[in-house]
Amino acid sequence: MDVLKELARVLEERKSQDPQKSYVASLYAKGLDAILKKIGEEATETVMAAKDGNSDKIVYEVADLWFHSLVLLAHQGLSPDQVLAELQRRFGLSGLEEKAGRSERSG
Ligand SMILES: N=c1c2ncn([C@@H]3O[C@H](COP(=O)(O)OP(=O)(O)OP(=O)(O)O)[C@@H](O)[C@H]3O)c2ncn1[C@@H]1O[C@H](COP(=O)(O)O)[C@@H](O)[C@H]1O
Repeated sequence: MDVLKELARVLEERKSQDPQKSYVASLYAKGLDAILKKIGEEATETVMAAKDGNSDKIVYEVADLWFHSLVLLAHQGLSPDQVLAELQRRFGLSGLEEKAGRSERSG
């Protein structure tokens, strides 16, 4: 998806930015533990939003969670394309299983 690619490009650029001027650069400067702490917080906030049944808040918190996960990927030298490829691979596999199930049932 284009927004993931664009965001990944910006996150890469922020590696050479002043931490005083960029939230992402400030997270990189604080290091891995700070990024992981944000992911933990956003995951907890997502759970709370879902338990409250608040749809708008769920979307908002999942966006925060995805965003901080993208920061983690960039920090680790990984790209969202690699995650999308993994999901695609699983989708392909489950597609094959579904097809196999269908042909067994019809055969
Ligand atoms: N998508 C986001 C984005 N989503 C969430 N956030 C920040 O993530 C933080 C979320 O943390 P919390 O909800 O805990 O809020 P908080 O209490 O203010 O955060 P803390 O002070 O506790 O860290 C907030 O500071 C938000 O501003 C984001 N910051 C940046 N982006 C994107 O990243 C790009 C680069 O950002 P900069 O590095 O700031 O230029 C931007 O152009 C945006 O597209």
